[in-house]
Amino acid sequence: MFGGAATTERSQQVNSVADRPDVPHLIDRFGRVARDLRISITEKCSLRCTYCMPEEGLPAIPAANLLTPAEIARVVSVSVRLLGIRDVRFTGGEPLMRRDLDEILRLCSDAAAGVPLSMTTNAVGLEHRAAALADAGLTRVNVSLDSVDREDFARLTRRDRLPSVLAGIRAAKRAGIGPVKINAVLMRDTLSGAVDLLRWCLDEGVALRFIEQMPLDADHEWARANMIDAQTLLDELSTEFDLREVGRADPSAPAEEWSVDGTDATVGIIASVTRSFCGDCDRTRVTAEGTIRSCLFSDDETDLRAALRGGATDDELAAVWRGAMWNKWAGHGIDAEGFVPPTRSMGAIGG
Ligand SMILES: Nc1nc2c(ncn2[C@@H]2O[C@H](COP(=O)(O)OP(=O)(O)OP(=O)(O)O)[C@@H](O)[C@H]2O)c(=O)[nH]1
Ligand SMILES: C[S@@+](CC[C@H](N)C(=O)[O-])C[C@H]1O[C@@H](n2cnc3c(N)ncnc32)[C@H](O)[C@@H]1O
Ligand code: SF4
Ligand code: SF4
Repeated sequence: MFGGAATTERSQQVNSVADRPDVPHLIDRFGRVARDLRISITEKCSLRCTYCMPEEGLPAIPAANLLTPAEIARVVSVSVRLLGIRDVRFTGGEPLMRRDLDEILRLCSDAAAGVPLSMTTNAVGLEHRAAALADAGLTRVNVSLDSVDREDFARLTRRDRLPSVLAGIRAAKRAGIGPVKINAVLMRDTLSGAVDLLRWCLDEGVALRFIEQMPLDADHEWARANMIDAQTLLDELSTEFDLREVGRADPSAPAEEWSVDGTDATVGIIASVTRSFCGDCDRTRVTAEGTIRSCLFSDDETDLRAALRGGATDDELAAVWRGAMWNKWAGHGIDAEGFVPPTRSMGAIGG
């Protein structure tokens, strides 16, 4: 649903800002403050990961409905100057599918000087663009890499692009857009590759985080019984590595870290399902079409693009955003009886 009053099963509350304290930042009813902005810039992707996209890809968003580079920069500017956002991350779909990514970065760097601009990417083709993106203002990348076995990679992503991804990761390191973090979602049939993946990351000097699969796949095939949970993964890695729990970098960081073989190297686990971090969530999202989405799992979106294109002032945009975040849900509710996944899949929301 876009904008308007709504009652959600998860929050059991009617959207209203009547009881919101008059403070500038993005607070919600549960005392959380959003400091981390994630902006999706496209629904297009060069891969088709089975836990995310349908084989045919997502329905195309008409070009006129996508935020332009100037609109994205304005959104970033408002979020940083008026709402207290401290980190901006571009995601999608695959951000590299936007030919104007350099321009987006350049305009956002100007609009929010000093704020880190990062990107979550599959790194396909990044080898050819890393230097230019660094020059345009990209500070850091997180790369999705689920397996270093070429066959497993091709089956999982439905594309034989492992060499390009590995080249992209190395190019990002060379270009200084780091530290590079690797995100891996494991499935039952790729669990046995977890040790090789960690070894590869240790050899390359990149930080690996494993992610529990969430019910956000477009094909709606997620089943809790099939999910590789944090404990199963730890058991698998412990057959080869000595792991010691170190904890989280900060309370709102999604990854819990373990040191590997007594060294400074770590491996992280983002246990979104079995050890949810919703209570410390500091995220706010804007979709590629310019709607504010307070939570990954909430279909209750607020149309910022209409306000942007309708001549709203910066203060008015900020007020719309504050209202949307005040009504943020307590959490994903995956464990709640009668849980229903959101309408949009991960690639359509912006993961
Ligand atoms: N539950 C939940 N999981 C999320 C959310 N955002 C991202 N994730 C998961 O966390 C994984 C890693 O996200 P990234 O895009 O790398 O961002 P990050 O981990 O916050 O980034 P860093 O600042 O580098 O630690 C994603 O692949 C998602 O599976 C969120 O808002 N809620
Ligand atoms: C949707 S992708 C968008 C950015 C880019 N295409 C990429 O893959 O990094 C962002 C992140 O979401 C993760 N993701 C996608 N579907 C997921 C799911 N069902 N559960 C958990 N994480 C998921 C991916 O592994 C990736 O790290
Ligand atoms: S996880 Fe990223 S790379 Fe994989 S299909 Fe989704 S958007 Fe594309
Ligand atoms: S599921 Fe929603 S509340 Fe939980 S961490 Fe993600 S965005 Fe935040």
